[in-house]
Amino acid sequence: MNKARIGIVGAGGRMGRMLIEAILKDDSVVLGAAFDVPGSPAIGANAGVLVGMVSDVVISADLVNGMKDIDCLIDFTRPEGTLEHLEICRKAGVGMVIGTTGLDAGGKAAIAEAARDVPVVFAPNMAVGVNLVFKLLDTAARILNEGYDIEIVEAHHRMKVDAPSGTALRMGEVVAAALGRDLADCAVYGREGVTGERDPSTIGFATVRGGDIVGDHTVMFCGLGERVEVTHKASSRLPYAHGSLRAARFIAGRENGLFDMQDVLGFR
Ligand SMILES: NC(=O)C1=CN([C@@H]2O[C@H](COP(=O)(O)OP(=O)(O)OC[C@H]3O[C@@H](n4cnc5c(N)ncnc54)[C@H](OP(=O)(O)O)[C@@H]3O)[C@@H](O)[C@H]2O)C=CC1
Ligand SMILES: O=C(O)C1=N[C@H](C(=O)O)C[C@H](O)C1
Repeated sequence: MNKARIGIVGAGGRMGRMLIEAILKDDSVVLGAAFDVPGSPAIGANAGVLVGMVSDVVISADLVNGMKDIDCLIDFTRPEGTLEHLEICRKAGVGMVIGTTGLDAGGKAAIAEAARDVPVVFAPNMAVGVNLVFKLLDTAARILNEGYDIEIVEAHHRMKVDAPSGTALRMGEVVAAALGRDLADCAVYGREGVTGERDPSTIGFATVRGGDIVGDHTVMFCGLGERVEVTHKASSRLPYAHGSLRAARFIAGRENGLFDMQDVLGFR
């Protein structure tokens, strides 16, 4: 069987470089192409050299022309870039793994629409451990369904541009769904001043940004006399890259459809 040829967009970024390294070390897939935005210092560089390895792929800004070299595009960029790449992939019949966070409702709808034509895995966190935590949170919320205040705290590096993280928001969605609530109606994003007493129906979010923190998430279920905390801490971006490659292998051979990492990992 032919190995899946994977393209990386945002190749010069933190996740882009991690993905290139993971692909070059993985015998089951091939780096077919690598892309970045016009004007990026990564354009024209050898993708292997970028991560201290060997490759014959040169980073290009020409995504349209590069479609012929890949079976799947992995995208960890920015919402506006991801939506442009989505249209190019859709026209070329190429599947996508999308890790970009911060997409609004319109962007998410555009992804769902494109997934009618091509297979797409779209998930705010590709790490197996975080996806296990989503399952644990569903169980915790169903059991601690009364008398426990829910607060979600996330911490990331100083370069992160969106808040709360996509993962924290998904954690909120999982907990809210388990409790029969809609996150849009009960989320409180930060507090300041004379806030009044806590409304028990709310789910609170707090964001920390600093240094090189890769990604920490804690969901607290705070009762009277006890507190349960479910925490995930990432110390490397490798789990995100490995999860992305699992997702790329998952969509190989599929015609279309919208999936997330729960599907890829068989957790549904
Ligand atoms: N789902 C998951 O498991 C994970 C998701 N993420 C998400 O992935 C995204 C990227 O994270 P990270 O790698 O840390 O970010 P970086 O800023 O390090 O990398 C982003 C890359 O995308 C490029 N880029 C920026 N804007 C555009 C655009 N409009 N069109 C195309 N390319 C663009 C950047 O180019 P340039 O530098 O030249 O601007 C850069 O190469 C974020 O949304 C983050 O939250 C991150 C880790 C895990
Ligand atoms: O920007 C990051 O770094 C990360 N972003 C994702 C998110 O917003 O949830 C996933 C991970 O936490 C790292």
